[in-house]
Amino acid sequence: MVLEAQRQLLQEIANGGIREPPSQYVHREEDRPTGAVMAADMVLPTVDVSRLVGAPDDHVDEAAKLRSALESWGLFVVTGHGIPKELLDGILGVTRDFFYLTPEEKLKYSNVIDGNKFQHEGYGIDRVDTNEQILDWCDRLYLKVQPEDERQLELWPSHPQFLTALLHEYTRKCEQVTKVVLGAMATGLGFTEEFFIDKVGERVTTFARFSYYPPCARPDLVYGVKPHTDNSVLSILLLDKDVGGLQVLKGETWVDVPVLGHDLLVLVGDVMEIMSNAVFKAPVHRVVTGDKERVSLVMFYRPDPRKDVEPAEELTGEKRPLMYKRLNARDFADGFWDAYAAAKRAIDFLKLRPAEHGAAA
Ligand SMILES: O=C(O)CCC(=O)C(=O)O
Ligand SMILES: [Fe+2]
Repeated sequence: MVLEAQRQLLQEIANGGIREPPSQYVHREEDRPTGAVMAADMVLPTVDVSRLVGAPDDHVDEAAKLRSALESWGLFVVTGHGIPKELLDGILGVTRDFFYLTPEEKLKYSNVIDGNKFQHEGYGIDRVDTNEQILDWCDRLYLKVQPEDERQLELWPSHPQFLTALLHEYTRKCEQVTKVVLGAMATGLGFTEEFFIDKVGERVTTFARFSYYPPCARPDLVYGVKPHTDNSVLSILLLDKDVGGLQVLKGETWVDVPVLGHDLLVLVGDVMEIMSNAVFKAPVHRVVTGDKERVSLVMFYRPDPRKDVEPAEELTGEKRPLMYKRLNARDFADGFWDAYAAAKRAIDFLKLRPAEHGAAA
């Protein structure tokens, strides 16, 4: 059985033009998105992917930049990715168009089966485990895009007309970017390009998350997405071209990610944090709302579920003790959602830090 709140579509609530968010969306005072936020226009690191596939000197140079970006921020803005603007505009356009459909039309792809069973894939809201859970100000469509033979195509919307074709194309382009980035993450650490690619395995799973954040009259009370790290090796984000809202935690300060036009954003996810034995740390990030609607599309790149997630031996030693325990990739991905619903970090929730390093990691 799902809880009543699981079937609640935010867009329907928000379309009514309510002034005060319902209590289920309102965070406790100490958890609200208040406090200083720094503008990041000048500071976010940038990596030019075209240089990573260019001349060897350029690769070495850019891979060093990438390493330093990931060590300090756990993320970077991606330029030179070669994905046509038309594809990027097109896919954000169909994202918006999908959420503009009637509820009846969207519910053909519902993530609640027969009105009572939750599945991750499909249209709706994130999993609701308790009546006390504070809900995010966001509806989403979540689809497995890779491996291609595991797509549940009955959940891929037939309207807007080009959504399926664009998603297919975008998936392939993102995979290329991911491989180049994973390769450079390895070479930047002195390994061969295949180092991380081999560890994630052959049948990597990629999920696409299309998010729609309705306008909110009280952005001081709610989150579009509450603070979290990602259930991924890497995530590739395509952000709304006009409306910001994503913020990342740098040290103690929340930093606004500016609108990025046709650039993408790569984030380190929990799985890479574990595999790299915390050389690369997954950045905590969140989405705040505002008076304008916002859309985004995130691709979450996950390991082959048959693989184990564990720190690379080569990154473990006297200077860098083992930071995390090993866990099967499927168990990690499943456990992640239990943690997510409880607003906890998966690494802590799943008790993956050996006791003696708990404080240091
Ligand atoms: O919408 C965004 O900017 C980011 C959303 C996000 O962090 C997520 O879906 O994991
Ligand atoms: Fe995220």
